[in-house]
Amino acid sequence: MPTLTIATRKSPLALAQTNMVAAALHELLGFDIQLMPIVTTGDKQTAWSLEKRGGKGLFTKELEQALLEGRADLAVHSAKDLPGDQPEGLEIAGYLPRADPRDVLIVRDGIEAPATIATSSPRRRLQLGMLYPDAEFTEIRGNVDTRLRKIAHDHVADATVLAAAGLGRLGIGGWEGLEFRVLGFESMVPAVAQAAIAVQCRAGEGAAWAKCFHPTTSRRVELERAFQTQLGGGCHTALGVHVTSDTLWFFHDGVGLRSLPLSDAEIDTPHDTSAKFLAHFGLSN
Ligand SMILES: NCc1[nH]cc(CCC(=O)O)c1CC(=O)O
Repeated sequence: MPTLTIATRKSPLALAQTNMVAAALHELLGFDIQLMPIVTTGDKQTAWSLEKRGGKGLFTKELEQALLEGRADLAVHSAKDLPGDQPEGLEIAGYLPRADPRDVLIVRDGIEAPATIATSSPRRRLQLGMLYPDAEFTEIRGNVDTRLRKIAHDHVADATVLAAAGLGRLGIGGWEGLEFRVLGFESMVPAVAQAAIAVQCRAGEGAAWAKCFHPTTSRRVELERAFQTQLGGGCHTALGVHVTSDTLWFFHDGVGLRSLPLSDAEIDTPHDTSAKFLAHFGLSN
């Protein structure tokens, strides 16, 4: 039986996600799987704020290097952490079926409207600012457990925001002293590719893996990623894009929160569709 080497980050969430990919490939193809855990720049520099230091590739570069050098056969990423364009020589083989794409507002028990919300994401800050106009924003760092403890016990803020998918994959459905409020798309548009797990391979090898992955997730996420690529913003721009079977949910600083109907044909032509909608929003460069 051939052994497949999969590059992964080492965080508990990354390992949970990579194990899902490994289980799927083992089940479908019978491969033995070996994980290659890699510490990325983003993992080392926990003191950096991702938003301030720019660089979305912070969590992906070292894994991509392992693929390019032939040390790994596949790399698994949170699709949300991937930059818009794929690096030369690599492509996305596919995605696992997307989990719950919504964000969750996590509020200390007894608080109705949080006065302080800990999140450094401009996308989350701007949209929550419309929901809670009097709220002030602070930063929060550390893994998910640490963040929840900081809200429940240390009172660093009244609330924070985390992706439902990440919480779900860590098996966290609630927390003593905290209330979990799932935010609908009409009040919080998710990040591009939120809740999707991307499997990356060397360019030209993707077709061999295609049958293992989820075409519906690919179609929708590739349209979301087309908006990100065309806007070219990186993580400084407050951008939310989420595609469902028939609707585009869009949030952008200056445009606000919008939802528009989407046809199957539009979903299948991501480049043209994102160009058309960005022109409609007045965001064409
Ligand atoms: N921002 C970092 C990040 N990248 C991917 C996830 C996990 C969920 C997902 O796959 O979208 C998270 C945590 C979060 O935003 O709460």
